[in-house]
Amino acid sequence: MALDVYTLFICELYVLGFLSIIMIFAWSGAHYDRVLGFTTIAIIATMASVWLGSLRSHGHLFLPVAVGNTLVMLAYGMWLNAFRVFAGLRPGPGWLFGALLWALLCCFPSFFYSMPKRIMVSCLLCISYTVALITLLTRSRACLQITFWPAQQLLCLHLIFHLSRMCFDSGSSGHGAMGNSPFASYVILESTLFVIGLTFTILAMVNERTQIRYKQASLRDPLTGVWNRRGLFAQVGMAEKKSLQKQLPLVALVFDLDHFKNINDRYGHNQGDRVLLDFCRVVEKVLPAECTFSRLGGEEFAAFFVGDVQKAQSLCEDIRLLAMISRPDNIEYTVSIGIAAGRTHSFSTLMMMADKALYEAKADGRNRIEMTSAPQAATLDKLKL
Ligand SMILES: Nc1nc2c(ncn2[C@@H]2O[C@H](COP(=O)(O)OP(=O)(O)OP(=O)(O)O)[C@@H](O)[C@H]2O)c(=O)[nH]1
Repeated sequence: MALDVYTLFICELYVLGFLSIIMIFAWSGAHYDRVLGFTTIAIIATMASVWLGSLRSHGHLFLPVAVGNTLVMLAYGMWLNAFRVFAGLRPGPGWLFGALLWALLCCFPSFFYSMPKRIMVSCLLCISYTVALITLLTRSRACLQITFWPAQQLLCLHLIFHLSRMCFDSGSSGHGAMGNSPFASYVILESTLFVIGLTFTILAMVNERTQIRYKQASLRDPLTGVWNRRGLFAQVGMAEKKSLQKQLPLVALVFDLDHFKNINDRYGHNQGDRVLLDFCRVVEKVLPAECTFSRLGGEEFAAFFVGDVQKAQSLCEDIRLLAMISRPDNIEYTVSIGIAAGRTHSFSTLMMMADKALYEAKADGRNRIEMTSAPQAATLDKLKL
């Protein structure tokens, strides 16, 4: 298949111009997200380098070879920054390395006039940047469930292309587009496809990360940062399964701060919030990591774990005592706790049982722990059915 290099140049310029416009809108629409900002600069730099590259047909050498390729390396540097920021890192000095090295090497005539040397260095730099992008992508894998594989494959294909170019493109020097290199049309075609692929991959990565952030936020309580009711119920399925498999009881705990209205009335709403935060800190200090703890609403909290009832009682006693002595900003507060456990009961049933126990703790004077007994639990299950 014969591909006309100049037609490809025009196509690439058109595609890059179009992508630049899309990216400027996407960047401003995403509240000037830095990942999209760096990607936009990378595309504009690539577009400028393609335009300069096309000047070779008019006999220019300095602008396409020295400036054009320096811009290509700057574009790689911008993609590196985009991937670094996406991975939660600051943009490092690596983004300038390729551009500076290329500019420096162009000062030496033995390099500037040697096409094979230029191809070798350019391929090595492209490979190094691509390897760095793959490494950074792997670092971000936790927040990329869908886009990770396509992004990785795109970068690997780019890597393979430059490895093969390094092996097979001898770089016969001459005039005309890209020095009449036999690889010229493939280089332009691959770079066009790569830039399109990478741009849409980065847009998809940013979109996926935003969706995950929104999903996470919808499962968290905004004041305390612990799970909310939805977050609690979203995770209970696994615990129910584990309880059945290991034949261990599923334990539900319900906490309610005592006379919390009085605290608000006496110290103000802000100090009330301070107490809620303090209670979460106390609970998170005591409960083991396998325990899921959430704020149901107001001053009511719940937790569950798979384990034995004695352990639950001792943990709740620790929480009750620690809350009593915690005194954030000198405000005393206490907590009443209801516990329910069962191997065959659903979590919703256990929550009803724990709520009943909590009601008893409140009725018996507060600052207490109560458990619902097994016969009542069985009755509750029947009632629910
Ligand atoms: N500071 C603060 N107060 C809240 C928040 N959500 C609910 N509340 C208050 O929590 C109080 C709950 O009061 P009640 O339901 O009467 O319970 P209580 O005063 O703790 O009484 P008992 O539960 O019977 O011990 C109300 O005054 C609510 O306004 C919140 O996010 N921050």
